[in-house]
Amino acid sequence: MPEQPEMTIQGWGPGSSRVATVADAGEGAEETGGGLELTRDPELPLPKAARRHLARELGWTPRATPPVAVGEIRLAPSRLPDDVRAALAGLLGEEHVRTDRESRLRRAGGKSYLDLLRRRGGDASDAPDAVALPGSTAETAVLLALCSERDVVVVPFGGGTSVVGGLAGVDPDDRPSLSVDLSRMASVSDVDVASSLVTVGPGMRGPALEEALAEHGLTLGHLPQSFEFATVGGYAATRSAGQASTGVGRFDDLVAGLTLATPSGVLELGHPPASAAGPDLLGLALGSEGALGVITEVRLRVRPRPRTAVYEGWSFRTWEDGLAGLQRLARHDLLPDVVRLSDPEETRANLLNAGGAGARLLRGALRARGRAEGCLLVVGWEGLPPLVRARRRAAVGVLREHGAARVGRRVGESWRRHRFAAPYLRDRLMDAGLLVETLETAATWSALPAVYDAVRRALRESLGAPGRQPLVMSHVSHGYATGASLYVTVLADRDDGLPLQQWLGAKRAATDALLAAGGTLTHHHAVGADHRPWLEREVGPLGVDVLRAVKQRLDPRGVCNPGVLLPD
Ligand SMILES: Cc1cc2nc3c(=O)[nH]c(=O)nc-3n(C[C@H](O)[C@H](O)[C@H](O)COP(=O)(O)OP(=O)(O)OC[C@H]3O[C@@H](n4cnc5c(N)ncnc54)[C@H](O)[C@@H]3O)c2cc1C
Repeated sequence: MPEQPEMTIQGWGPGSSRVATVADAGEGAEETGGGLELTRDPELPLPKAARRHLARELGWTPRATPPVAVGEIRLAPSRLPDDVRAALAGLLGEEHVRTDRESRLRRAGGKSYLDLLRRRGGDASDAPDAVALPGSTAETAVLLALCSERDVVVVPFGGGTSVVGGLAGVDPDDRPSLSVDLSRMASVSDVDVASSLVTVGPGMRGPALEEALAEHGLTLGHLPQSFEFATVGGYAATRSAGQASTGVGRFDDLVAGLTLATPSGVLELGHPPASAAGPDLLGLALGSEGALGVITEVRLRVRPRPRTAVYEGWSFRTWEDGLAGLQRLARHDLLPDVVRLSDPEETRANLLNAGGAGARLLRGALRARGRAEGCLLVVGWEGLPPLVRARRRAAVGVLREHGAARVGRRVGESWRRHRFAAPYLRDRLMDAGLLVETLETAATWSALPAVYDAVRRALRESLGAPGRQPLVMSHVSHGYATGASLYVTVLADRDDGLPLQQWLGAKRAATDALLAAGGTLTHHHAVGADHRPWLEREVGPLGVDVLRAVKQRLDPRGVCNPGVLLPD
């Protein structure tokens, strides 16, 4: 099994800051050659043009705001009772129960802007009291029963990439907390090529899984931006969506079954290929965020590795033209596997951040076509060559009808090569005194324009001040016949005095605004601790009661990740 390196404590990436590349399309993939670098090596500074653009747009003065040394991060002593520790060590083995500083710090919180601010500022008050590493479903079930009996909170830990406070371990009763790290359960246990099914441990990360599947000519094709670190169990627990989810489906669509260990016993859920035996209980575990128990095994639907991949860039004159074009593609089931339409702000920022001769050429080509201010669309098709050709031909006709101009393969290929690089860039921007965060929602095609306007207005009003404006950049991705998700990246001059409050206020305003305009609370980041005050707005009071009743049955003492999902 390939090595799965630990993540750095105060930012993104393993010890060394290399950018991930994935062996995506299979043999026969079209080679489109070098190309435009939309994101540079993480060690390099932002291109000057991008820095000037940000300083002008934001009223930001670049300044050094480095994190405190890891050794200075404050960590309270572990509160795990000695006898519980001994019982866990008896169950799992001494080496799989840890209370040392590094193990606890590495499982403190996730990777949201708020998480990073805390860790960079030396605060690890959300660190677990101990870390346990079970090796099987049976061990996990016994561990959960023990923790329930002894009132120890259990927070499942996959890759630690939650961006909604999913790992904060908040407990109204302030009981000791145990991070249950699934990294020992990280292998493929069964491959059924004939049925396109594989069974995988929850701690397996994307790169290791794709590598194992490639040996059988298979792929899962789930590629979130957190691909390098996020795990199969985390994907299932948060209902994640990958960059190609328009084509291959969201992670929920890829799960054929799973095992959920709870304090009350073990549930085996999902019956491929299909069953009509009452409501599908699998849906209760997907998106359960550790609040109902620990996912200890996942059965996934896989597919043959694509024989070809075509990625390219297009440019629309306006955002409205772009949305109309995508909507039309969606209605006729012609959406490519990857669809990403950037608004004018995101398009401009991407072009400025791109370095090298390729970027200059592209900027020139766009200007020549009167598209310097347009909206960039990246599209990608993968699969069997004749199908890719036919789907592309049909989609291209629609794009042209909506006034899109083709800007070529280099743009698409460059996006593909650098699509996992943005989190590294975020660390550098934070080092220079910036607020950098993202949020996401989904809306029907009819509601999308209003949601887009509402979120942008709310963020601008909340983060704007005399001489200071946030930069709000959006893109639409993950298309459906009924609508699409909207992903928003915000950059602003950080309020060094009250940085947490600055973002909390903006996030509150944006969430209220997007819900009022008809957006969903989240399209793929999940609820966590950050969104739970709004859950009732989406599922209603009776919906919350139903979830509470299920939790009460599976987790009667409320030890399973009590700080997420359900409102207080
Ligand atoms: C830079 C960056 C980019 C991202 N890009 C995307 C993206 O493109 N698409 C997307 O959907 N998300 C994205 N995310 C969010 C995050 O990666 C996803 O939510 C991911 O699914 C979390 O997986 P994980 O293994 O890291 O889970 P963790 O962060 O470890 O846990 C997430 C939640 O699930 C629970 N959990 C974890 N494992 C289990 C388990 N085995 N059983 C029960 N509960 C469990 C945890 O307790 C927690 O509440 C991104 C995050 C970052 C930081």
